[in-house]
Amino acid sequence: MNSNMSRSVTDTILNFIAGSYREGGDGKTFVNVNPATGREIGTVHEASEADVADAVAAAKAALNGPWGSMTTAERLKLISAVATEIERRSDDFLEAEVADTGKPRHIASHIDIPRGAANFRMFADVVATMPTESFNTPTPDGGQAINYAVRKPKGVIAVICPWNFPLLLMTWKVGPALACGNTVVVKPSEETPRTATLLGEVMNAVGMPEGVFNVVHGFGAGSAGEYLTSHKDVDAITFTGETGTGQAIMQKAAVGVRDVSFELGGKNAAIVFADADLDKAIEGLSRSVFLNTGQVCLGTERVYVERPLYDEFVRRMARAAEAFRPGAIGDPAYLGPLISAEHRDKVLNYYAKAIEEGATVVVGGGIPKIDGEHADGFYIEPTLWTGLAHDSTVMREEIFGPCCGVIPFDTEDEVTALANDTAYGLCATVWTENVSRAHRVAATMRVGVCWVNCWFLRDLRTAFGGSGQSGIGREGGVHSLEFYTETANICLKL
Ligand SMILES: NC(=O)c1ccc[n+]([C@@H]2O[C@H](COP(=O)([O-])OP(=O)(O)OC[C@H]3O[C@@H](n4cnc5c(N)ncnc54)[C@H](O)[C@@H]3O)[C@@H](O)[C@H]2O)c1
Ligand SMILES: O=C/C=C/C=C(\O)C(=O)O
Repeated sequence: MNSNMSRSVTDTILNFIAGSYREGGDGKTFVNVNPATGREIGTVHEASEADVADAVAAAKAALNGPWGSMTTAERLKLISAVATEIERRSDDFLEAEVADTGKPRHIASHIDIPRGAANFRMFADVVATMPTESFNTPTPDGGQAINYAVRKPKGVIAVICPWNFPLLLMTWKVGPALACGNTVVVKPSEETPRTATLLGEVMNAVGMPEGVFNVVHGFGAGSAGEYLTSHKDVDAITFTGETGTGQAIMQKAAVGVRDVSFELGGKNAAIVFADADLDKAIEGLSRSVFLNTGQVCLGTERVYVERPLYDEFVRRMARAAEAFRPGAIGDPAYLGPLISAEHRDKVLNYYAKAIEEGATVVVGGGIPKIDGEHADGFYIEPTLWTGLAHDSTVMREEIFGPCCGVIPFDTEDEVTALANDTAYGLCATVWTENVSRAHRVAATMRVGVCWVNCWFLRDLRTAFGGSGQSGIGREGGVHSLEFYTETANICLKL
């Protein structure tokens, strides 16, 4: 594989600026660790403030170069070529994503990598088919005018990404940004630098003009993340990550009055009514609680079950949790590691807090005993609690691990109030076979997405985002155009 990223144990992971790979200007590096083994597998070159300035300058220059003068059709042809090249190199992206995250290969191969291509292809279609408005306007002198809208790229977009679905979440932003004619500077998570770096090879392979796509590695405050969000030539910031980080980034965006699009944290609720199809609910919620080892913003950490079904639900959910095998790589029931030792400590602190708050640990609650090469992986037991109060810390704060608390309820009014009693508002799931109730309860959820009798079923044309502390704005389909373009109205007197 002709890749800048060597396949040796100590891979070198470089910044990608103006079409070329480069080390960090300050000579600073940090380690890249495989969470499945806890071992160092690479060295990442941290971008200096000057490197970030070079990346922003390259992105700005590209707007006035060949990229900025391309027709929409020429631009979208390139975007589609990126999708095709990601698919052609899907094995390389799979290896890179699994090395960075330790996630089960079937998750990366069925979710992460395909969505990397789909996010480009979908927005090429949206931009190609999206009409703009126009009006015939009678004028006071008895004549006519025509008003019509034109969409223009916003400019240089800063894209700041999390570590749980690195390629998926980065391309969910880069796809529409480029399709709309912007240029980007991406700051991947320090935990997962590989696939963003590899995408630079794809951009060069398809002939993307230099400076359109740039990648700078580093951390947040006092590093590449802050240098990027503070740079005056960044026209807008799209960020996916923790709510607290969003607050810090928003303060930087305020200088220069730059627009933001935020996909933040959540504490998502599931409501299971007694008439639910229990097989469907258990299948859906065992995925929603344990997929990606619970490191999914859309995952469920609070489950409310109508009392008549409660005991059976807990029994069935416990069996589902026990079926997972942490560290058993290659086993279909393999449960991957958490992203880092620090994140595992954070989740373990919540496991301990749950006991303090009176939880009954139905399943899990600790670190699994694993032998062999994965003994030092950041694995944790899938965990199920009962006996927690709705207003306990564990039921209110985002944990971002493979765990959930289950609480009984008696009435629809009671459970909709419980589900909505949170500062977050990302998503919810409702499980019932009563169609009227499904529509009624879903409409009362104060969230960006409510799934009924399913979870993480994504149509990329739909509005996606969170309310309250879960985000600002909606992306997906035409909704992304609102953030990645500026609409101008032209009025012409006939
Ligand atoms: N709503 C969604 O669609 C969605 C999707 C995935 C993850 N998330 C959320 O992301 C979080 C987990 O991801 P994470 O731990 O990587 O989040 P995080 O906020 O710790 O980091 C996200 C990114 O922000 C950067 N960053 C941190 N501080 C910064 C600063 N001051 N300025 C600029 N950049 C900064 C980090 O380096 C990283 O690249 C969870 O809260 C999860 O809910 C939300
Ligand atoms: O961990 C959160 C996953 C978010 C998924 C998306 O943003 C998406 O499916 O577009």
